[in-house]
Amino acid sequence: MTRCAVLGTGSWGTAFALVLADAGSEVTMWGRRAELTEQITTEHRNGDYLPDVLLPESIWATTDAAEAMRDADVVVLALPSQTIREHLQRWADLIPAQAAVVSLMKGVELGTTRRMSEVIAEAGGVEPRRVVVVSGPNLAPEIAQRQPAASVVACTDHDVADLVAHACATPAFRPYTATDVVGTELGGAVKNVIGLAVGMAEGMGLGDNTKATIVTRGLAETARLGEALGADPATFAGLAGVGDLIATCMSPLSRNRTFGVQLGQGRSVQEVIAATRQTAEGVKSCQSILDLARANDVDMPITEGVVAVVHHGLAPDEMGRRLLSRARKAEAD
Ligand SMILES: NC(=O)C1=CN([C@@H]2O[C@H](COP(=O)(O)OP(=O)(O)OC[C@H]3O[C@@H](n4cnc5c(N)ncnc54)[C@H](O)[C@@H]3O)[C@@H](O)[C@H]2O)C=CC1
Ligand SMILES: O=C(CO)COP(=O)(O)O
Repeated sequence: MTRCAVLGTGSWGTAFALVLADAGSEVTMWGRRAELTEQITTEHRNGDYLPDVLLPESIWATTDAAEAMRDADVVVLALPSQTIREHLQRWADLIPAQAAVVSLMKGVELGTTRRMSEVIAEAGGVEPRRVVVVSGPNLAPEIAQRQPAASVVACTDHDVADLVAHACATPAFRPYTATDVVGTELGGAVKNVIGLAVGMAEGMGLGDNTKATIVTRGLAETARLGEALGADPATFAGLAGVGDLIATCMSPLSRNRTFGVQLGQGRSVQEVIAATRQTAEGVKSCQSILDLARANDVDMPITEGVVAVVHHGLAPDEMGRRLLSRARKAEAD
């Protein structure tokens, strides 16, 4: 039996813990708040993030990270991206030497422009061949209801990817292995930014042509960045690319899209942040993704527009005007 530690008791950490338990893995969760870890252990519920879901009884949770990670074969990180470095600096010595370390996170670090797998290797002292990325169209509430879905489990070492895929394969959740960590990770991070832009269009009352255009051109700029960073272009045609982009940009369950809808309806960023309890990674990562693009001389106009709205107060309709008034060019350029 694979022993898994899931660090983070938010929506996706909890839903993924359920998947691991359904797959027959032994699961311990770590969370910051004792009331919540106790509720998970004794009531088999996470009232804060997935209140309607009954969790498998085998899952238990603790506030003690050392206890959660003891003898783990797989350590899963499910925290907001911008917090992960500080945690890993404290946890580096607690991660078992041979464990696979899985990132569920879809963000890029502000300041360093590091992808999460890079932060894990750097701050957690984990060999890159043991760092795994799980990413795909996986809206947590649907996964927790055991609706059929699939995802990509990427690691440079195929055997390590296979170990993690085995630990999370259930009749409802189908993991596909891959070795393109860079592409898998970028697909997940950039789709949040494109989801914000699609949400803005929705909030402004715009229709499906506009949204399909943002999705398609969003995929084009994601793939351009991926190519510059050495990703396999085929990854962006897969579950971690277009698959996740579609789920996020279509679904009212997406926090990033919902955040964008509220901006499109005229609320300020501060108002939306104040009303949002859950993580909308694109709000912070749009800046780090744009920084990464600029450092690699990659044009990402939609990401640039989202940064202008979210961080510099540009009105969403002005963002639309700016995008449409750019110099004409060939679609493939
Ligand atoms: N919710 C979803 O459907 C999916 C989310 N993801 C990604 O998974 C990652 C985690 O997201 P969710 O679980 O959805 O977020 P969430 O907002 O539901 O939960 C975040 C968790 O982190 C905790 N947290 C917040 N700040 C913290 C800090 N400074 N230190 C320690 N813990 C802190 C919160 O208390 C909560 O338990 C994100 O990168 C997200 O993009 C990926 C796929 C699906
Ligand atoms: O990553 C997700 C689905 O795959 C969840 O998207 P949000 O973070 O926008 O809710």
